[in-house]
Amino acid sequence: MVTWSNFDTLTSYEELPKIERVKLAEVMAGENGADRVKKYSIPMAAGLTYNYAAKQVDDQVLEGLEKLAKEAQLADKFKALYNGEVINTGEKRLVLHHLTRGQLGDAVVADGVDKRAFYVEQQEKIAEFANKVHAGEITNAAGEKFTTVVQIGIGGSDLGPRAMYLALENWAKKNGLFKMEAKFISNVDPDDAAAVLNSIDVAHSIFILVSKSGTTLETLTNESFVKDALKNAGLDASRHMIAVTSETSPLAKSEDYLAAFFMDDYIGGRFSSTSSVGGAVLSLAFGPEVFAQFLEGAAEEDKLAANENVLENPAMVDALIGVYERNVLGYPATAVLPYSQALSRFPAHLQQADMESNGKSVNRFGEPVNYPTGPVLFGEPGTNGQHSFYQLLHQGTDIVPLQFVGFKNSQIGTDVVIQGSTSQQKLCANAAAQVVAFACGKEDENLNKKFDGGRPSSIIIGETLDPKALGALLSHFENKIMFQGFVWNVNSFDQEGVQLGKVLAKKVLAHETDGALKAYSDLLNI
Ligand SMILES: O=P(O)(O)OC[C@H]1O[C@H](O)[C@H](O)[C@@H](O)[C@@H]1O
Repeated sequence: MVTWSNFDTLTSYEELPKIERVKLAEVMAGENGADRVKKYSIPMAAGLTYNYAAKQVDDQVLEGLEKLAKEAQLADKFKALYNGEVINTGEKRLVLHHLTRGQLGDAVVADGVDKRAFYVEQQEKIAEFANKVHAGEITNAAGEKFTTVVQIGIGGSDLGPRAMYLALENWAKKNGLFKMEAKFISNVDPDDAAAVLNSIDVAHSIFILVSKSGTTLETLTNESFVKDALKNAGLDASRHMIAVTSETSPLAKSEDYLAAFFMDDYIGGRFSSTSSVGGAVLSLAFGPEVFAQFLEGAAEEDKLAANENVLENPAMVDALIGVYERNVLGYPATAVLPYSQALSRFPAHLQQADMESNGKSVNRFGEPVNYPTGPVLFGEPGTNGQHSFYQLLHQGTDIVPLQFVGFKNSQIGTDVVIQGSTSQQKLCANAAAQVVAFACGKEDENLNKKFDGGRPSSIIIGETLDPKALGALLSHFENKIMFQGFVWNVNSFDQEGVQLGKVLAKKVLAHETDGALKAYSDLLNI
């Protein structure tokens, strides 16, 4: 049995601030720094490595964090989660996204259904459908092949799948596995749908309507937008649209779609990339085998997250260090900095995954908590970010812990040697340089040119960003978020904070406003 207690009631939490703080600039200097780089490293799945040498930890801090992990029962709570306990207390739901990619524990039967079997069945149905589309067995009314797939969805029904698609697009092209171009419509801004529709040949496009609830205003609006465009082009919308939704949603029974694939309420939108939500678009774009490899990478990483030996569990160590930074060192934010252009939307996906999960002020029982929870998360790929916001990261008044990601090889492989190095080497050189620059800093008599250092970072390093590595990377961050939620004793799996704005927007549209809401409505000419 696990016990859910507030973080500040734990003895191990009380003890943490008493541990001497690690002076990063000192410990990372010279050969000691080199030793740390070797020592503070944990193997991940798919050839990835999590290195936390440049974090403000030493063996003493780690020991304190290990105690915290044990006292907060992180491994047992994960076990309870994957064995089907009602972990999402706010919505009284199980949390089963791990089951979309593997079975870590017991069979989970809910609503009379074996859930692993259900997810596998959906994946198989998608694979069959995608193969038929690729083979020209499912075509448009004129019997011509579909060449483009457009996903219509928002939040979790957009960010993860879009980030994953972009992450693998060039890899798939390079490896002869690119089947269909994918586009995404998410925003209710009419310019989003209009611009995407203007950029494609609708007659040869298949649209995936993705909404777990089947009630999201933006998505339903964009569905009508697209249906209108299909109609105007003289096409039968039902031959161009498929749906991904939950079986209980209003969309599930509709005749308007060529096919429908399902997820369920036990998979949060932001954790749905490995369900049919990501499965449909990724299988159509790259083929079902690529999607299966992506799932395999995530499943392997999930196994590592289930390891009870804290220091061998990369997601748990990452989570614990994040808690130490937030609650002991007092850092308010964290930045995700992938040195990989393919991961351009990965930080945006993690923004939702992390901030919607752990941006909470009440615990899992709805009582206020007295300690900071989830940090603000942002990020951009390097080296672009270096020429943008790194100034604040290096010399600003706040310390922002950083999460670098880098790969030894590029995806496409085309490169050029300029001044004795390839572009890929320049990219990686910058990643290494930044970790050390942030940690060690630089003395200068001119304070404007002085770098204090002491700015912590970790780095995940891989060979090449391929489907397995991507799955492992995704799982790592999902599990990190989950463990942090466990420590903070919040429910990471609901998102009540998004509701109020929706309710007020409805009032504005119904002209039921007064006061400030009316004034702003008038300003915006609604
Ligand atoms: O998939 P849907 O039900 O359309 O939901 C789409 C998104 O909208 C909601 O407002 C939530 O904030 C997100 O967690 C969710 O992913």
